[in-house]
Amino acid sequence: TETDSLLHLKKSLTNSDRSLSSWIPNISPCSGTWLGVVCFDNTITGLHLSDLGLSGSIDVDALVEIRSLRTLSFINNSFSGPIPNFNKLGSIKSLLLTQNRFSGTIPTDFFSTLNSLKKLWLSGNNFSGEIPQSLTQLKLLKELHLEYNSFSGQIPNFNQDLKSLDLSNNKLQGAIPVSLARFGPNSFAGNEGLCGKPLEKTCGDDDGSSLFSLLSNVNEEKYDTSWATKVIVILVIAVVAAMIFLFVKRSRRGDGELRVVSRSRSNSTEEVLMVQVPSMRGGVGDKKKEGNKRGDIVMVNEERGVFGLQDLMKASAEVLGNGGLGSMYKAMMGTGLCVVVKRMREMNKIGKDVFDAEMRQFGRIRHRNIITPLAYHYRREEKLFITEYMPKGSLLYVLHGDRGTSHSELTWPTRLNIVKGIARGLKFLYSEFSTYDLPHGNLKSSNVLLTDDYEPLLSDYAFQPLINPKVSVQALFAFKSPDFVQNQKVSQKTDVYCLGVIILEIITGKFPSQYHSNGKGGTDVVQWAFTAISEGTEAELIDSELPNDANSRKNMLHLLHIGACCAESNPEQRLNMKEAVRRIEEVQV
Ligand SMILES: Nc1ncnc2c1ncn2[C@@H]1O[C@H](COP(=O)(O)OP(=O)(O)OP(=O)(O)O)[C@@H](O)[C@H]1O
Repeated sequence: TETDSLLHLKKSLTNSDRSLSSWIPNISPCSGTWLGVVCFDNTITGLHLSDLGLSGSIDVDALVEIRSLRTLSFINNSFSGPIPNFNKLGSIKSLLLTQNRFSGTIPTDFFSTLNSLKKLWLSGNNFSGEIPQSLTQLKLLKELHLEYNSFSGQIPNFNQDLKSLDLSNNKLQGAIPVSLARFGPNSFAGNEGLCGKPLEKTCGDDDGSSLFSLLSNVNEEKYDTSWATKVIVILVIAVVAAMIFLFVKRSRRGDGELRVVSRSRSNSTEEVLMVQVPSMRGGVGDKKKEGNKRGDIVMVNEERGVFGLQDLMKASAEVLGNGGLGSMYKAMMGTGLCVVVKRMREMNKIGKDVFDAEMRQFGRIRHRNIITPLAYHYRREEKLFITEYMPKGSLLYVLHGDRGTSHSELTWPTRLNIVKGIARGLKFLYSEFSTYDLPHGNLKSSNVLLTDDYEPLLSDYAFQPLINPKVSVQALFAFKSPDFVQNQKVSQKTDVYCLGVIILEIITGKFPSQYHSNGKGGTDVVQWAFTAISEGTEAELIDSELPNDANSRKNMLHLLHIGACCAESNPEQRLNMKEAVRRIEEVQV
């Protein structure tokens, strides 16, 4: 029973006999006499065990049995050691551990099971290591308080609608993600290595925010994560020492190659790890020697100028996001050219020749609605993909972001033009990559960039053959379609489904739940459209920010119907791309 569970919990705590003397068998925990037990309708919904001098190892398994538990507070007690396995409490909404002595790193996927979490307070402990990436996946998270700990590394990109954020007084470094600049400076104060808005300190070359140091930091963490890795490093240290010797000899000969040697962050041992960052050989001066390769950068499109790896690594950079395919960095080079660098995850099975051929094909694309990459960098363990930076950002950001000027500029004619541009871009991809199952494969609003005059540019297209299949399934939006979820198949019609979702997103102004892996959060725009169409109420779906005149409304409904025909869950009943594009072109303003 729940009484037993609470008594088990009490047993696991030290000092509980004094503090929790009111917790006794034979009296119901919801009788009102049990200290700190909060009930609603005779079921336990919260445990507020603050300021009780408790310590010990919290019996989380006992708490798992209390299925209605939503709030757990152990504020201002004396708990220590690593974070208990609270991630077994899948329904918890508030987890408040402020002012204890918890310590150690929190595994990066720790929070991935806590999809209901709204409030997380870990302040005033001694947690260290990176802020767990899984926090960025919690769609309902509203309050995040991590102040007064020893969290280090970069701040991940929190895209959810956080209401309150405090990361002050940690050891965080690098550029503050643009999406968090709306929080005041107090949220970030006391982290010497942080720069960028809203702090006064701008990100420059030497403050840890160059692309070079951002990439090195990630590498350092990668090599620093597991004990097993450290053992392997120690075992190969003799070999590495020999290599370092050779390397130093070469460097002295003046070939300009540069590597970072960094110290691991483990408490006791201080192994020296080789952190491989891209070679910076081959800057501006190497043009003749390297042809268009400029060191390790291969230019595939020189329309915006030519740059080398050195120019890129010295650029001041900030993190833009961390999508399924890899991390995204904005980098401003000394020449004034601003680019986006995508550090591709898990492409390792691709040989250089195949990768090169594909990139060169991308580089030859010239279409008003397709972004053409500028360059790439290829090594077995590192692939960078470089495109021009588009200041307006993605359709996702403009539609659902800060709802500022850009959003109000999304008038009906602009939205229709965006849909038509997307359709034209797709038509082009279907001829350019006509043999591919998925000529795009990852069509969603974050992969539609907007030019200054709102012309859409498709990005992240035709990647499927380049990435390893396991990652494709997790990362490409096409694999979240009913085609794959129900029948484990994708085809050219799968891109049509993705087009349908984006049309419905543009017309309704709602964030599609389809974009979330667990379907939670956002609006199921497909189901909503089908239900409304069957009930004849589809006019109610149209974004309230769009105009109300009868003629425009008629045309909006026309487009909404096309979106629904594209989003049919059965590919047999779905439009094919040619027909979808033809019908979209017919829609009038
Ligand atoms: N060329 C660019 N110019 C400006 N902003 C960009 C550019 N490319 C991407 N972005 C911005 O960076 C954000 C993160 O991009 P990223 O591709 O990592 O996210 P994603 O689309 O969610 O992930 P993925 O494509 O890996 O599935 C995008 O939402 C977009 O706002």
